[in-house]
Amino acid sequence: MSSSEFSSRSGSPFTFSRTSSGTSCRSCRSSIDAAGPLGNKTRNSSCTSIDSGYEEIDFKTLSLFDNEGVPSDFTAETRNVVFVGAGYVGGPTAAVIAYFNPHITVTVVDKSEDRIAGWQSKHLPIHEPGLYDVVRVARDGWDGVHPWDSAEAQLKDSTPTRLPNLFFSTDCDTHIAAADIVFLAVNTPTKNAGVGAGAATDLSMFESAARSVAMVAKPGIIIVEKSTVPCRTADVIRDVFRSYRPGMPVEVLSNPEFLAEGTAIKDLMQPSRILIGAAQTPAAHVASERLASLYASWVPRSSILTVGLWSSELSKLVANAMLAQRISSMNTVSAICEKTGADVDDVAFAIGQDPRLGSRFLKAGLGFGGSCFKKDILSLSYLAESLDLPEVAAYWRSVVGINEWQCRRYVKLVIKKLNGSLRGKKIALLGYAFKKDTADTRESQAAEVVKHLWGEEPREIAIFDPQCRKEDIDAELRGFAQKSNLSERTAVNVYADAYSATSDAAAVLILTEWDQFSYPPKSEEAARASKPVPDMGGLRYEISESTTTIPGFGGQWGGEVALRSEPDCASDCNLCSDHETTANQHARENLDWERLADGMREPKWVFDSRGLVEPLALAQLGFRVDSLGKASARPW
Ligand SMILES: NC(=O)c1ccc[n+]([C@@H]2O[C@H](COP(=O)([O-])OP(=O)(O)OC[C@H]3O[C@@H](n4cnc5c(N)ncnc54)[C@H](O)[C@@H]3O)[C@@H](O)[C@H]2O)c1
Ligand SMILES: O=c1ccn([C@@H]2O[C@H](COP(=O)(O)OP(=O)(O)O[C@H]3O[C@H](CO)[C@@H](O)[C@H](O)[C@H]3O)[C@@H](O)[C@H]2O)c(=O)[nH]1
Repeated sequence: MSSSEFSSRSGSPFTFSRTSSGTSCRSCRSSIDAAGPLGNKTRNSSCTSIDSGYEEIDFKTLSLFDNEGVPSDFTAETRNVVFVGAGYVGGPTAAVIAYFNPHITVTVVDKSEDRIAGWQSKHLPIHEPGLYDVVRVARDGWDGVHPWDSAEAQLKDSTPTRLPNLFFSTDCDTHIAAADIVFLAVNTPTKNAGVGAGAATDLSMFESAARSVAMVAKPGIIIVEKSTVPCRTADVIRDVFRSYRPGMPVEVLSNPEFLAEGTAIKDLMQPSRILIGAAQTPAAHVASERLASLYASWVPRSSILTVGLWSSELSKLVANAMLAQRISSMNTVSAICEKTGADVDDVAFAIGQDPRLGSRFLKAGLGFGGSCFKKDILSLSYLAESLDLPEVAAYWRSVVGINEWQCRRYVKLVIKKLNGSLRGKKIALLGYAFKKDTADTRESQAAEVVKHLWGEEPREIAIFDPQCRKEDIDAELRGFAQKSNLSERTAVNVYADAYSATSDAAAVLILTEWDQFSYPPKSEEAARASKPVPDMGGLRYEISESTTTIPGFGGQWGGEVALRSEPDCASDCNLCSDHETTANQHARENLDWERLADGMREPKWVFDSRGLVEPLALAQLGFRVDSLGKASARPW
């Protein structure tokens, strides 16, 4: 008899055991087909459908196996884990899994040579607080210097060493062929052509990655959907395997990622939950447990939740849609506030005290940007449409509609206050990233603002962002200038500091919620509190330092260690030059609003779209201030 344990979504462990008469759940004594890991839902043992939201799904078609046995391939030990896609999700998630599972080899493969070269270097392609610390340990390894528990180490008479277990490569096939578990973490953007263009998810990269895996994977491979995908995408993977490797044992799990950019390491180290979606078969349960045990190295078992495959896929879309819906709701309230004299931050504070509502994701402003919210809501809405649920589709679409409306409303306010015309005027934008603490410009609301402003042909649009790379902003703006045939009469420039960007400007538009733009300035303490430092179990060190203290975790050795050397850069590496240092400095410095006022043109307009400045306080410095959701303020 073999058995395996799961945490259900209700938190209670389910133990399934195989007997000669079949498989049963010890908790409810019903057939495993009937119970599955679906919490405390009881099912009739003759039931063959699951809570998919689709009618008449034959339960037994949900796995490539019959329900009688678990192929021995699935009970193997996990030694090699591969992530396909070295992006914002694949890179950090792989690094944290490797960090906490030193006995497992974790390899991240990507077809982009630049991305992989970045991960193999000192200059990671992604900026996330704490990420380099984790990568240094897992990718480079360390040698023990001073044992944490000297008695134990002396007894063993050994100097512990941590060998590198995190690797990056463009040689996808070789690594996938050796993998026990493959995470698919490739991009799943919105389709931009054909059926469903502008709403449906473009699964072409996902499908192509699944095909590459199917071509070389070994029997018993566990495929994990890490990318955000529409409900029932696991069937796409199964079909690919059926076509390319008919009969080969494979199991597909859903394991959506909930990290947010800027707090990725904190979110990965202390996740609110790990969600695993699995089919209701013994093989899927074993695969699910193998995946859960990777996370169990640092995540409490009670936070590892198992639900049905389709529920898991759908939950990710719904989580993002609900978060975005809160933002859109508050943005509609901001418009009411402007007309009534109420203050949207006060309203958010007041309602957020109700534990049923909670205080997070109630910040009104320019609206949500980023590569996820819009595409995932559109995907959910498209799913509803394709299920012949037009009212549901329209409901979720309206969340995106309000987001776009808020952005247009903001730009209209700017134009109106500047006497209906921007011609001959310089407009300065503070912030371009889609949110603070990231250099990511994808789907930034700032880009939308630039597009609207450009149509008004101002003399110059001047941009300053403390972390976004000038090249990224330039490339993005060039792209849409060409597409939309925008006027060449407007110069669009990216500046390295806020004072040059705002010099001689008629108006300053605050577009990203960078702490350093606040007025009155945030105290260091408040700024620190708003930038959650990942709790890395005591592992904190400056990148320049080569020794650090490693906590013991999972019963392993902890103590003072010498990190092995970083990869060298070429002598002419431009990332080693001043650029990064300067950018980091800007990111830390509070803006000197008095200095900024000196350089601006009268009447010194400030349009705050992120609720960063106190209008009355800034007006005392001589600015005219208009903020979304707040009363305007003018100099005395
Ligand atoms: N960015 C986030 O904060 C976030 C958070 C949660 C979930 N997600 C989801 O995770 C997925 C990945 O998002 P991301 O932001 O990491 O994307 P990304 O664009 O940063 O990275 C995706 C990577 O996949 C690589 N890739 C694409 N096809 C490939 C193939 N066939 N073989 C090898 N490499 C391939 C690309 O070169 C790219 O480097 C998306 O579905 C997204 O919705 C993103
Ligand atoms: O109260 C708020 C909170 C956020 N935002 C804006 O919303 C956008 C998204 O912010 P955030 O959710 O913090 O960042 P993302 O990295 O996009 O993370 C979201 O999208 C990821 C990708 O799916 C999910 O994994 C995360 O859980 C989800 O928070 C940004 O433009 C923010 O400025 C607001 O306007 N008001």
